[in-house]
Amino acid sequence: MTARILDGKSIAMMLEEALAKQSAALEKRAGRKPGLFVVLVGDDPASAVYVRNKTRACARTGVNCFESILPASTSQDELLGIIDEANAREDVDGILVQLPLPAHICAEAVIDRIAPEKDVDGFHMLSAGALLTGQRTLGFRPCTPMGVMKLIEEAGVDPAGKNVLVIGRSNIVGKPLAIMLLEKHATVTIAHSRTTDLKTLARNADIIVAAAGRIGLVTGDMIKPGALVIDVGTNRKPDGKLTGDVDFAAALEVAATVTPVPGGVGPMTIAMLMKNTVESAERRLAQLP
Ligand SMILES: Nc1nc(=O)c2c([nH]1)NC[C@@H]1CN(c3ccc(C(=O)N[C@@H](CCC(=O)O)C(=O)O)cc3)C=[N+]21
Repeated sequence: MTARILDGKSIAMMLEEALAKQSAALEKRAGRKPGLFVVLVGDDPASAVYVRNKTRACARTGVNCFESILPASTSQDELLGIIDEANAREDVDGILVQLPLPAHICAEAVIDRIAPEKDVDGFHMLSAGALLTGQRTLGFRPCTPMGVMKLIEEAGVDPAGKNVLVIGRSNIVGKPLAIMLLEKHATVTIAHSRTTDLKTLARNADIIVAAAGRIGLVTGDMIKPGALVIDVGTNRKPDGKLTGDVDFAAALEVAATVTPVPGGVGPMTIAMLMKNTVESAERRLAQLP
């Protein structure tokens, strides 16, 4: 048996086509395009690649992209000042500060300085609280978990009553994803580095979401036959190639559906960032006097 490979790239491109129409219609009404302000501090090569991918996605969806590329020596106060300016700009609907930040900057302080109505990454405390309490009109949901939920839907799997194993407990992926799955009535287990028997938990799961950042974490013998396996891992191999947390070839033999890396969750994350940005522009336009 060989599993279906879920093509995140083409699903993301379809979403972006619809978003391009929505942002063009918005531009007609508002007299301006939706705007995304991207801040990159320092010269992490991986971050530079992601920022470039976001810039291209803005072009595809008719979103204005404003970039602020700052040296690694930028102080926290300088960065907070730049956030304040972006918060005040009428033409900026979304603000994204690329993570990780240099060690001398407190990421929480910077993220929580973003005006919650422009927090298209969904990392602000207010967005986290809105998600936890099931509030859909305040804040934004984080883009990677949104992309994972869309992939599960596209796989034709309803999470209700299913055993879902989320491996990883970050504020950006594992924790918010668990809340979204719970909202869809899944029975959710969150595994992490101190979990004692990952294999037993995994073999019991109808859906596995691997978001731990460890190459080869999910092996074929851990997968329940017929399961859906979503790979959130973005690990660099020594040869520079991107790879996930799942042994992809082995998963193809056991699972019903598997997402690839690259071409799975990554492009969906970017499409969801564009969705949040257009949504923010819609909300802000609706609130004009
Ligand atoms: N404030 C902030 N928001 C983020 O959303 C954020 C961040 N910081 N820091 C880093 C992570 C990582 N991330 C990815 C986005 C797209 C791909 C992506 O498009 N990947 C392509 C391939 C990219 C390549 O080839 O390198 C794929 O999987 O097909 C990957 C990873 C967003 N992040």
